[in-house]
Amino acid sequence: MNTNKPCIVFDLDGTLVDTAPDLAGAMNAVLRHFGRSEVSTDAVRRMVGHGARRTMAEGLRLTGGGTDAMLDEGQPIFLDHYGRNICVESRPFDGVESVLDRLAADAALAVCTNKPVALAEKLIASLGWGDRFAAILGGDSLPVRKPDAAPLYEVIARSGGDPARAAMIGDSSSDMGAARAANIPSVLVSYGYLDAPVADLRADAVIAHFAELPAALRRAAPSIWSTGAGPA
Ligand SMILES: O=C(O)COP(=O)(O)O
Ligand SMILES: [Mg+2]
Repeated sequence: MNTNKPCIVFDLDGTLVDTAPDLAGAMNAVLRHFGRSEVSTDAVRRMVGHGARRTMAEGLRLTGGGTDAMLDEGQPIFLDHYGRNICVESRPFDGVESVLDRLAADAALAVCTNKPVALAEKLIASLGWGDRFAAILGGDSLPVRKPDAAPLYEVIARSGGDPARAAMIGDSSSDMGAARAANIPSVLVSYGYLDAPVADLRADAVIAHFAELPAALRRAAPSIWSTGAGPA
């Protein structure tokens, strides 16, 4: 089924939602388990975007080093703590809800995150966003994750969309890499958990506030709108 609408695919952490405080809570539960010192939420902001295991690996590296065995031991602690505290301090970034409302009139909206899909769905439900997205794909939904193009193609297909009329909005190298691999226009949010200098991420447009997104989409992805005009 093709909806005949453009499909706008959003990354979750660092793009739609500031999840770093609750991710830091889970990270610090793991660090306490290993007798390490805790890390700050700001430090965790630089560790998100490539899945929980990579976040944990960075936290362990920063506090004395980690082995694969420690990651195996820490992973259930991280996921259990995070799952029970997923929306304690996590909040949508400024402007997100009103812009999603506006875009929903003209496009199918989807989420493609490297978070485990069950946790992504739980966070989205906790925010009261259960009806906003045509499809949600997580880092464990397919054998590969962003920056591979496959999850992007898959979430667009599940949304009833067409890759030729899609755009990717994200905050990290995994998002921009996936968009490039899929040959889909990209918008980078520079307020997110950037893991590289903005210029290195080679986005088609960069925005510093979510309210700039409709204009950025008109600029970066003019061909995905049937009228050619873009979203209001
Ligand atoms: O690293 C994660 O767990 C998820 O990050 P993402 O939502 O930015 O893909
Ligand atoms: Mg992100």
